[in-house]
Amino acid sequence: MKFTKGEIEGLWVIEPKVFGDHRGYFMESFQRDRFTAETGQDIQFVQDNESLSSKGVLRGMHFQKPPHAQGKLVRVISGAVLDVAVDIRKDSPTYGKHQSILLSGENKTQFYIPPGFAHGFLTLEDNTLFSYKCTNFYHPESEGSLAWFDKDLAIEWGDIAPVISEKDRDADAFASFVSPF
Ligand SMILES: Cc1cn([C@H]2C[C@H](O)[C@@H](COP(=O)(O)OP(=O)(O)O[C@H]3O[C@H](C)C(=O)[C@H](O)[C@H]3O)O2)c(=O)[nH]c1=O
Repeated sequence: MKFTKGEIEGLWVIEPKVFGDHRGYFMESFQRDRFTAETGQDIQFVQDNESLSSKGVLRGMHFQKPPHAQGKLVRVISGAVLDVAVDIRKDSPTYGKHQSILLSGENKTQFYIPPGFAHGFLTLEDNTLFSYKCTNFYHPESEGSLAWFDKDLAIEWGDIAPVISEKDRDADAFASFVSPF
């Protein structure tokens, strides 16, 4: 399991060790002691989520406000996504900046996104199974979202007309956003 610091302070990219043999493969998808030792944080995950999406679905850019903010350890079990984390910590030197990363069933790469980031992804294949661990419970009243197409965030999704939820259609513009972090 290889841990690499992300492009923005607090983000981590994790590459699990995959044991392939004539039957298929085995890997430890999460190991608390390693995660704590490598990140230097004793992070407690309390909820696992899973979503299945066809190609061209965009879910994001979402976050929960403190005290219900969530850290997320995200991965793709099958299919592929362009995963994006936006720094919305108002005192951060990288406020408004983002990291994009390809996560897929093939590369098995994982992405840890701490509280203080808006998160979203665009699916690149049909039947993309997305799975993630959260450090806090779902609290819908605390949900916030930023517009995935916001010009100030300047996320390069490619030339897309994504399938999105009503909630994401009405997301906030970054220019008028007042960060709760
Ligand atoms: C997130 C969540 C949702 N729900 C229910 C609420 C709705 O009835 C239904 C679909 O929820 P939503 O449309 O918010 O799902 P996504 O658009 O995939 O939301 C997620 O998208 C991005 C990628 C994120 O990082 C967040 O984890 C989360 O906001 O599941 C629950 O019961 N528990 C939950 O934890």
